[in-house]
Amino acid sequence: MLTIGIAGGTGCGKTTVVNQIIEQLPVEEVGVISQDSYYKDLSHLNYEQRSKINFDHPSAIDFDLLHEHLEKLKKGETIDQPVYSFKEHNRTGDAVPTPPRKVMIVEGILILTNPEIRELFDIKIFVHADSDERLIRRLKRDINERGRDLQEVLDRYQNTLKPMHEQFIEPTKEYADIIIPNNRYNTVAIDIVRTIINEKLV
Ligand SMILES: Nc1ncnc2c1ncn2[C@@H]1O[C@H](COP(=O)(O)OP(=O)(O)O)[C@@H](O)[C@H]1O
Ligand SMILES: Nc1ccn([C@@H]2O[C@H](COP(=O)(O)O)[C@@H](O)[C@H]2O)c(=O)n1
Repeated sequence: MLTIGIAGGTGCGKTTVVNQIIEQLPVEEVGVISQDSYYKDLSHLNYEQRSKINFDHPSAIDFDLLHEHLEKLKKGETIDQPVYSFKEHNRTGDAVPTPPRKVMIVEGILILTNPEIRELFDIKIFVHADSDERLIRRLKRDINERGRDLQEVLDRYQNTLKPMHEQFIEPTKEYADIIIPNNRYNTVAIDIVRTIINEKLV
């Protein structure tokens, strides 16, 4: 199994890059795991308490479960990837059976911060977009798709997102084998990554 980690700050375009990479690859050969599925279960807290959690700090992620799942996939076992709700700030209780594939892509803001997880990646990619571009994209996405309002996104950006990005996420760029500039759609970079994957698939 070829395991690819794709990191980068919120709104840099990780999910979009993953979708572009897998678009022309055989469905049965490639699987995707999102770090968002591994936000810790917060069922013991009420909505008000959950909404105050710092979701940009590594401690928000259940890295033990993610590690266990990646090890299982490497052994050829199917895992149950938890489903996460950004509207509820919690896991839904559902899970998606995720079988092992020749290529597994793991994407998320914090996946390169954890040394044990980093070790499991054959290729580490960091997607870069400038912070103003990321904030604009995040505002649009969170309001349109994640049930947030302008004030919520801006407060979260100032209080947690920006400082956490500078402290934890941006420094992981140094672990990347490939950095994709993504202020604009970067089809050349996508083609290069796809070529690398195709070489491994034959
Ligand atoms: N290169 C790009 N140029 C303009 N908009 C983009 C680009 N890449 C992604 N987007 C848009 O920005 C938003 C955030 O992208 P997404 O892939 O969800 O980022 P991430 O997964 O890194 O948070 C989405 O609405 C997406 O359509
Ligand atoms: N309940 C939550 C959980 C996470 N977030 C934010 O999501 C961002 C990570 O996801 P991306 O798709 O943008 O990479 C992260 O910056 C968290 O602030 C949230 O808003 N609510």
